[in-house]
Amino acid sequence: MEKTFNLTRRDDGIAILTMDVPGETMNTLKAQFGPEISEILAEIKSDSSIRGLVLISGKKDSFVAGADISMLDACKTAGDAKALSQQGHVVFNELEALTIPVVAAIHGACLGGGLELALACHQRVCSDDGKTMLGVPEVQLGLLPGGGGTQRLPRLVGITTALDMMLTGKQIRPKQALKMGLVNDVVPQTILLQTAVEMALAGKRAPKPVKKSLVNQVLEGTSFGRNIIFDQATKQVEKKTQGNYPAPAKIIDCVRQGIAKGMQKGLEVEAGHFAELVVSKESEALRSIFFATTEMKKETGAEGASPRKVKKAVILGGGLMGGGIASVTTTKAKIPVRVKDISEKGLSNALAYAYKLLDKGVKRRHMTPAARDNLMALMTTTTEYKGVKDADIVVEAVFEDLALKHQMVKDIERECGEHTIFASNTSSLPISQIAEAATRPENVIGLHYFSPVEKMPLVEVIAHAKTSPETIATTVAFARKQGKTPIVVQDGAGFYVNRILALYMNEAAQLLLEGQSVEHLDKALVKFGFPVGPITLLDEVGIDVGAKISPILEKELGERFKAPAAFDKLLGDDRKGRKNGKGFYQYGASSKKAKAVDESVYGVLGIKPGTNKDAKAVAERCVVQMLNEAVRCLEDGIIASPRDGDIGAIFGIGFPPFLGGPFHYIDTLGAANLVRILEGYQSQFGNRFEPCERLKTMAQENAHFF
Ligand SMILES: C[C@@H](O)CC(=O)SCCNC(=O)CCNC(=O)[C@H](O)C(C)(C)COP(=O)(O)OP(=O)(O)OC[C@H]1O[C@@H](n2cnc3c(N)ncnc32)[C@H](O)[C@@H]1OP(=O)(O)O
Repeated sequence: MEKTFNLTRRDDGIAILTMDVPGETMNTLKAQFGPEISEILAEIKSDSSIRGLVLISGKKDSFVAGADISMLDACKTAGDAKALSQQGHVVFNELEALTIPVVAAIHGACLGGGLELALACHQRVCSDDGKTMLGVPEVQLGLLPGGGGTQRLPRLVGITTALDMMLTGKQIRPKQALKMGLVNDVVPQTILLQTAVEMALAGKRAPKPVKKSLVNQVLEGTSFGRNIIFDQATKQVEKKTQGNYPAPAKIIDCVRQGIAKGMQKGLEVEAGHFAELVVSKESEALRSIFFATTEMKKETGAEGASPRKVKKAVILGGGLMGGGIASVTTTKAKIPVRVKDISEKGLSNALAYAYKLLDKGVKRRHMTPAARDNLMALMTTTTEYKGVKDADIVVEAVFEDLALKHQMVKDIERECGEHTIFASNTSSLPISQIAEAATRPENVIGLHYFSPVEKMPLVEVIAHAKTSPETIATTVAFARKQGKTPIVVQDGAGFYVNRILALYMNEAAQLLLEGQSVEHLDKALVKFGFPVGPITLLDEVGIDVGAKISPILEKELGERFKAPAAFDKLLGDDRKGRKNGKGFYQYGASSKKAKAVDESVYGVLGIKPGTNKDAKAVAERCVVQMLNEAVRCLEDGIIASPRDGDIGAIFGIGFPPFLGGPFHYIDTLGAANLVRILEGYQSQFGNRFEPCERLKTMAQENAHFF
């Protein structure tokens, strides 16, 4: 079998250990490496000519991306997973115990077990390259660092910093890593290996003491203080996870026990907790999302079609959405973009949007002012169709007015090239209707972003019957360059995300009219696992937007989409939500967060909050509406697969990731059980709960989606 590790000796006595997993784009840690590594360590220990060791990756732009997640998936029992963690502990402890200096030379992704491997080295130097990032993202997979990270990290960078890294899974840039003491030096990649060799020749160095504030020194330096840190961290994760994710509490416990009872005990606790998490349903769901998104990255979106390169984009409309789309096009995709708006105000909004995003990076020292200004220079503006001829794609983000969009289609066909794609950010108008104005309908497509554009990862790419495969592939590639996760959906009212969201929101509205309080409804769905409750979401999206979309959905998809009539009274009372500071919640002049519920809303709706129902029952009524409609979307061909449906719901609506998405969740519930629940509600509340045919068939066949 081809070797992963290659040991070469230099004349100066420094040995270079290169890791290069054969046939894989990324280095990952695999159980089968154990014997090979042990053999190499024995060879190093027995060769007195070796005065130092440098560990480096043979991959072009990555160090080690962590343990092989597929290997973790293969663990059938907690015992299997515990053995993996313990094997890692043995190898990393042996590496750390070498009497010669060991230096990790890091370029590119150094994540999870990869960082734990580097932490077992005596020193670390990384390149100053944008591709270099260090972190322990295990928590995002429902796991914890199982290769000694919960013990070595706090001892190197301090408890508070280590907990922040492990509980968020954040990626640390080289300069930050140097500042926090995670690495000993940051150098250009061209001298990375040379620097590591020099560090090895200089001998072992005790890690530089991490600069800590006086408060932090007191807190971390006393058991009383440390207990405050751990208790605070526990409260924060409980609030954030609502008890739905077991990993964060276990991470805190590993650190707490390791600091109190020593590293050996800490490693035992770590192996035990890691094992339990690997076989947990939450981690299985989160790992499935990783594999799904990784698999999607390889798809062009249109079988057999290759994307054309987008060298220039035009955005029509510099408002909230247009400004956001222009911003991610310059800041993420680094593609020149020309923003056209009918007013200078719209143009300055787009520029301000991008500048604010970039300036955040400057303030956080992720970016220099010069880099910010260079990216800003990619954005130009115009109030006329000037300088748009060479656009490869035009994204319109104007009012939901079909006549206006038709006019824009004609303008773009006149002013731009014959291959220029016309992508509409419409959230409700069928793309086929927009394309009616086109002489080249094959170039017309939907590209539906979610607000705020720079934060929401999902975009829906909506093909109508005549959209060409090349247009689809080019649009998908363009969205990916913007840092988005695109799903290709078929043309239809509400496409996928807004369609399944509408029924979920309507059910929340029904519950509100039945006397459930706004707070109770929102808390129930947050407890279930959504990032915000449905009423808060309605205020955020805009009550007027919801009112506009509902009739379109009802007209095309049927009675079940009929929104409760009482909600028209809200618009009659000029309640649009956050956008005009008046909705279900009160909004202070500048406060980002909504304040208390605006109790006067009950009077407007003509209701009085009664006794609140059980939170789980409230959540169930809303969620089963979303599940049923998601399956209908699959049945109608709006989404191509359950995988796309899961990704779309998680990345577009914040469907609880620990449930794996609507389709994974239906498998967990069981189709027959879901049909029973829906039929129960159908007998109580009417046909809007009628289970779709696909679900009924699956129930009869005891079928699963995955
Ligand atoms: C011991 C414990 O501490 C447990 C762990 O270490 S758990 C694993 C922790 N690590 C991670 O969570 C990192 C996961 N990977 C990523 O986030 C990304 O892959 C990346 C940021 C490292 C690189 O992103 P990108 O450049 O977009 O490349 P891809 O995501 O497309 O990945 C390229 C191929 O590498 C495969 N891959 C990446 N990481 C892993 C992994 N940890 N296990 C298994 N395979 C991994 C990925 O599947 C791609 O494979 P392909 O065959 O090329 O499609």
